[in-house]
Amino acid sequence: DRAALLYLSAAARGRTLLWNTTNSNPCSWRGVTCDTTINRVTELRLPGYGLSGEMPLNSIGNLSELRTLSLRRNSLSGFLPSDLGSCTELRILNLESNNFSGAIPSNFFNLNNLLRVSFSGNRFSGEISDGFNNLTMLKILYLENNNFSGSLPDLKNLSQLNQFNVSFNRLSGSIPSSLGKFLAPSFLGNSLCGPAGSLGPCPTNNPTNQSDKLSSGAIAGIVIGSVIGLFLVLLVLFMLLRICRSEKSFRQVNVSPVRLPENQLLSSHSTIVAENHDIENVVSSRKDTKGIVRGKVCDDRTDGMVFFGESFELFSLEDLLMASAEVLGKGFFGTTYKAYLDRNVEVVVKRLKNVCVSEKEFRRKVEELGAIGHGNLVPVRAYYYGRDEKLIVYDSMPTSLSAVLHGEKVSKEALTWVIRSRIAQGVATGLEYLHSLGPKVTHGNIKSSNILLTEYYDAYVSEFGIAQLISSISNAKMTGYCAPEVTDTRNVSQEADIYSFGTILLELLTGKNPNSVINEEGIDLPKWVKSIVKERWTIQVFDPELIRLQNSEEQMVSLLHLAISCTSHHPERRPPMADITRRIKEMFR
Ligand SMILES: Nc1ncnc2c1ncn2[C@@H]1O[C@H](COP(=O)(O)OP(=O)(O)OP(=O)(O)O)[C@@H](O)[C@H]1O
Repeated sequence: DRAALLYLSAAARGRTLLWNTTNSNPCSWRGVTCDTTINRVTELRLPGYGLSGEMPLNSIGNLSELRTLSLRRNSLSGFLPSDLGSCTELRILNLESNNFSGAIPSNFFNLNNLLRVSFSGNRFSGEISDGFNNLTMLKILYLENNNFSGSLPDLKNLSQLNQFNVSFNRLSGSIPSSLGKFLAPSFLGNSLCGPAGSLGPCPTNNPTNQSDKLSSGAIAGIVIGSVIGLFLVLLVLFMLLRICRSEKSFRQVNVSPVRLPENQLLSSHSTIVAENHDIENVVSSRKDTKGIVRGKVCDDRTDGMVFFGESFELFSLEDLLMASAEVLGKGFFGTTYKAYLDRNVEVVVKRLKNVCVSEKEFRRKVEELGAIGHGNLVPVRAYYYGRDEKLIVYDSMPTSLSAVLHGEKVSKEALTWVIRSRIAQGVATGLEYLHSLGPKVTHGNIKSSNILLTEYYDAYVSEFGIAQLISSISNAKMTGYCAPEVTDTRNVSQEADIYSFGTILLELLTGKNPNSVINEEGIDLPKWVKSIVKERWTIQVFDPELIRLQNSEEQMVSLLHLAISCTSHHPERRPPMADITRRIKEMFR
């Protein structure tokens, strides 16, 4: 392996020259990772290393245990060496943004362990081989911005393919049905037609009847004309978008986007960020009976980002910092941004403040959170720990319970009783799972802005476990969700979570914001509800919108009683989450 790397380094000049070749063990060279049990190189990541020249035979091809090869953003040229086909363990191959040319060698299609391939932004030419059908594990295939020509092969064996792009090549003909699930942007900049949305249908030819033939010819002309017209418009729009993005001036958001505070990070990590920002890695995940335990994907400590779960969306710390971002809000725990990355990927980045645990503890804790996966919990995608910055990256969700209940722009009409009861069930199921992981596992900050919703109102609980990383909040009692016994917000019990969950139920039932109800006399939402129920005016607690829209009083009263027992002043009287979930499910059966 050492000889192969030296050979590569001699041929492809660039920062590999910085390799300390006097050290006989290549595993310590920058960008090289080894499996020490077999003493072989398994990863080679040299992104943006200024490499140029050709990749010779007997270099990469001799690294037969290689699993990840990333040479993106260099200036490598020439043909792909044919012995790349010897790297049969390869899972991830990223040659994006180089000057490789010629056809893809036929023995490349021996690499049937490949999960992710990116050849985008090169000068590859020739037909896209149907040999790709041999790569049956492939999930991602990016071939955009090359010179591929001919028709698209039917990639019917690639059942796991979920990201695909061949835009801006010289392809023609119809899009095979196996690729019909991908949208028009994956095919733009070619002469393709077919099922991909706005590309329009392919022209048909019917030679049976002369007069028909003439009129269908005319129709075909009109269709082709319109398709070309539409295509040109889309092309111009797409190019404009690309130019805008490359100028890093994303302006699609309604509020003014701001850039993530790059300078602070770069000031303390400038060389690290510049030298190594490659993060893609192999995924390992396994299912457990109730939820999903998600493997740590990448621990690229030189870059600093640590990824979890099926994080195939590629972004590095640099991508994150360079992305345009919209401030979603500032909470006790820090500022939350939505970052707009390439390929329409959006993520939410929480920039934590007042972190009060050691680096070791922070990493241990967040890695525990990253391993948690459940259909009602927002997954942690990645994190970053730096001296000045601590970031946690989440999936971006369309909205939150707090926005739909109390937001200015939304109408509560959509929030029918059925929807509210589904939200209650979803949140309860997520929390029950969290609590089932151990008696000390808690959320710590349940409130409606941390209950996120899909466009179909499926509920996901977010930000579990973060409270334990942050200094205790002295005015915590001022949040309307906090249980009366909580004195240290870092050390919230499961019973305190249940109190906060009960307050969420009351919020769903009353439509009132627990943070606004609280007043100087300490009257909070649970106290207000209990006082009204005591006076037997129960009906008056319900959101008038609910009363107006439906007649589900019996269920509403049952849920109200459950909410009241969850918000009992005495922690020991609050039912456990498993009972709560069961009772809610019974109510709505
Ligand atoms: N993953 C996400 N997707 C979409 N919106 C989110 C996501 N995470 C948070 N938000 C929204 O961003 C806004 C700001 O969130 P943030 O967590 O900073 O504030 P908070 O929830 O009010 O306070 P805290 O810091 O105590 O959690 C909230 O409206 C929240 O609903």
